[in-house]
Parts: sequence; structure tokens; C-alpha cells
Amino acid sequence: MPSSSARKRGAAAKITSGNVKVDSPDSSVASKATSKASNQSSFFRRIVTYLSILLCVASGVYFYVNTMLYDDPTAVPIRAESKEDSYPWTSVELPGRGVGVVATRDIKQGELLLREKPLFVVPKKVSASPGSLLLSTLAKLNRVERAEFYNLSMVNFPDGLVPDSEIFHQELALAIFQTNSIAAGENVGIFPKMARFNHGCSKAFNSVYTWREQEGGIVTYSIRDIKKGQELLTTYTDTKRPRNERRNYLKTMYGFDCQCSVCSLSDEASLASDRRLSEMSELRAKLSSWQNGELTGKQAIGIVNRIWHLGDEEGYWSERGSLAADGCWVAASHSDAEATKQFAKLAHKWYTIEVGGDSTQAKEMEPLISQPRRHHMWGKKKREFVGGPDVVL
Ligand SMILES: C[S@@+](CC[C@H](N)C(=O)[O-])C[C@H]1O[C@@H](n2cnc3c(N)ncnc32)[C@H](O)[C@@H]1O
Repeated sequence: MPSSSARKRGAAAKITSGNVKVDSPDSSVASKATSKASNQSSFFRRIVTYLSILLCVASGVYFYVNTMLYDDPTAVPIRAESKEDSYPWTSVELPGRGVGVVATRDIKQGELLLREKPLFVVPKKVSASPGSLLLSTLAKLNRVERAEFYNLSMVNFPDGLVPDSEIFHQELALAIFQTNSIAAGENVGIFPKMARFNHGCSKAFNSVYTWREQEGGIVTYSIRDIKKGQELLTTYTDTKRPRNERRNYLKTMYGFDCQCSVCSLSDEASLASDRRLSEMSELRAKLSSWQNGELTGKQAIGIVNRIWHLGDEEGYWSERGSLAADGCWVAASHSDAEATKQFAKLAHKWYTIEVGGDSTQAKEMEPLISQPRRHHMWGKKKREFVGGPDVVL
């Protein structure tokens, strides 16, 4: 066999050279010493050869295990997520909810909880098969990134697929993606840390993420104070819907029965909560009819204040920055300087809490607090005293 004869040829050359010395008739102490040294060196060479073979075998085994485990998307041997040391929370197993995120200290309203870039994004609408698009996208990631993806939880993985078939891998990727992806501007993406936040409805969620186009990532802020040990919850859907609708949606899309503090209210309290949430939604829709001239400025501001009041009663504090910014828009359009200033201040406060003081939304409000006429809608509608927000600033 060519490989073994090649190895023998190298060994024979060494033996030949040693035999010449030993068989020499002029053998002396020096030549004995040379012969001894030669024997020793041949012994050491053999040791080195054995060690090299051992090393080769060990690296082969290591490479095989590593390659097979990581290249098989269903086998994820490690938790590749990095430590969340710099954030005031940690991810832990929670009974009946998989992994969740829990505060490691008291967190104040408006604190930055997370800044994260996506593992990958894909367009919201794709013409090709979503499963194959996901597989080709995943193939471009490195092994650790792929492990991060396959380590996430999933629901709605169909039964009865042939293991290791193409369709099996596509459906697996799709199930993980649909369980964990979130909107990223025009796209939808995977953010492995954000993906560990569980869901809460209405006043039960305390953490809100926002996509920032210029940064190509999300930021997440606490919209209320959170006690050490409390779970950080975000929301997976528009929770201004009645409890039954919310629960059906969450069960179908995310495979769980929502037991959050709002879904667990008594029937009577839940009905009252549903009424408030529905009214908030309806009023939001009605507010947009101001643009077509169907409402006066004063009526539009009356709606903004009513939504605010309902939010107070319900404990629903999300979207308050944009609500106050709408008030600012109405007031500026009708040239009400004082109301524009007050709504700008309110919008700035709530944008800072929910999307960050360094957000474009908060920054846009800043100059209007002292110079209301700088609003781009200033004086675009009939002059009218519309009145400011009902809240104490
Ligand atoms: C984006 S993941 C959230 C993290 C997930 N718990 C985990 O283990 O990685 C969404 C999944 O978490 C679980 N989940 C989220 N919110 C929940 C809740 N309020 N109650 C029970 N399970 C919940 C559901 O299984 C859902 O499909």
C-alpha cells in the first residue's frame, strides 16, 4: 500500500544509517556513544511519532464533533448568548413560561433596558418560500450565531415531518422565526436578547422596544418602575383589544394561555378594562378625522385628553409620546402657541420615557417647548383656541 510503504521508507533510511555505524570494524567508545545516542534519538522519534498520531486523531475527533453538532441545526450543544452583565436584568427559567427576563435591581421608569442589533432581518413580505429564504439566510451566519438562533424557543412546529428532510429544516427555522421575530422597520428580524422577553397585556407590560433605522437596531425602555425580582414584560400585539380576542390571538400565534395580571382580572373588572381599551382605540381612530375637517381643533384636543384620562384609569401608559405629539400638531395647526408648548413638553417627557431622550421623536419636540411657531404645521388651519393637556406638567 503506497501510504504504509512511504512511511517504512523513511524509517528504513534511519535504520540503515545506524547499522553502518554499529557494523563498522573500527568500532570505538565514540562510535558506541554515537550508536547509543542514535538509539535514543530513534526512541524519541518513535515517541514523537506516536504523539503526533495521537494528536491527529484527537483533532479529527474534535473537528468531527464540532462540525456535526454545529452544522446540524437541530443539535445545539451550547448556550451561545453572551452575558447580560451591563443590563439591570437577567434571563432565567420561569415555571410555565420558558425563559423570561427578571430585574436584578429596582428599575426606574424610562431606564434603558437593552440596545441590540439583529442577528439577521428579512423582508416582511417575500415572494419565495419563507422557509428556504430562512435557511439560506441562516447559512450565511457563523456557527455561534446559528446556535443563538436554534437555541430560541418555538411553537407551532408541525408534527409528522421526516426528520432531517429539507421541509423539516425549513419548518423548524420557520417555527423559531415566527415565535421570536419582531418588526425592524420595513423588515422583520431576530434579536436574541429581546426574544427572551415574555408577554403581558395592557398595564401588565412594562418594557417597550423601538426600532431605530439610523442605528440599525432596537432600544428597549422601561415605561414604569419595576421592582427587583419582577419580570420584565413586553407586548406581542396591540393589547387594546378585548380579553377574548387577545387570548385567542396569543394562543394561536404563540401557543400560550395568557395569565397576565390583566387577563386574570375578575370578569367584571375585565369587562371594565376591555371597555376602556376599546374606547381608547375608537377614539384614536376618530382623532384622525380631524385632518379631514370633521372635528374642530377643540374637539380633537378633547379626544386627546379623554384618551389620556382612560389611559390613567386603565394604567395603560404606552404610546403617550405620540398621543401628546398629536395634541401638539393640532394646537400648532390652529396657531395656539401655549397649547403647542404644553403638548410639546408632555410629548418630550413621554417620548423620553418610552423611546429615549436621544430619539428623533424626543429631539423634534425640544425646540417647540420654547418656540411653538417652529412646528412645521404652524398656522395651517383656521386660528382657534384649542386648549392644552388636562395633566399637570
Ligand atoms: C419570544 S418567546 C419569549 C421567551 C420564551 N419564554 C423562551 O423561553 O425563550 C415567546 C414564547 O414565550 C412563551 N411566553 C411568552 N409570554 C408568555 C406568558 N405571558 N405566559 C406563558 N408563556 C409565555 C410562549 O411559549 C411564547 O411562544
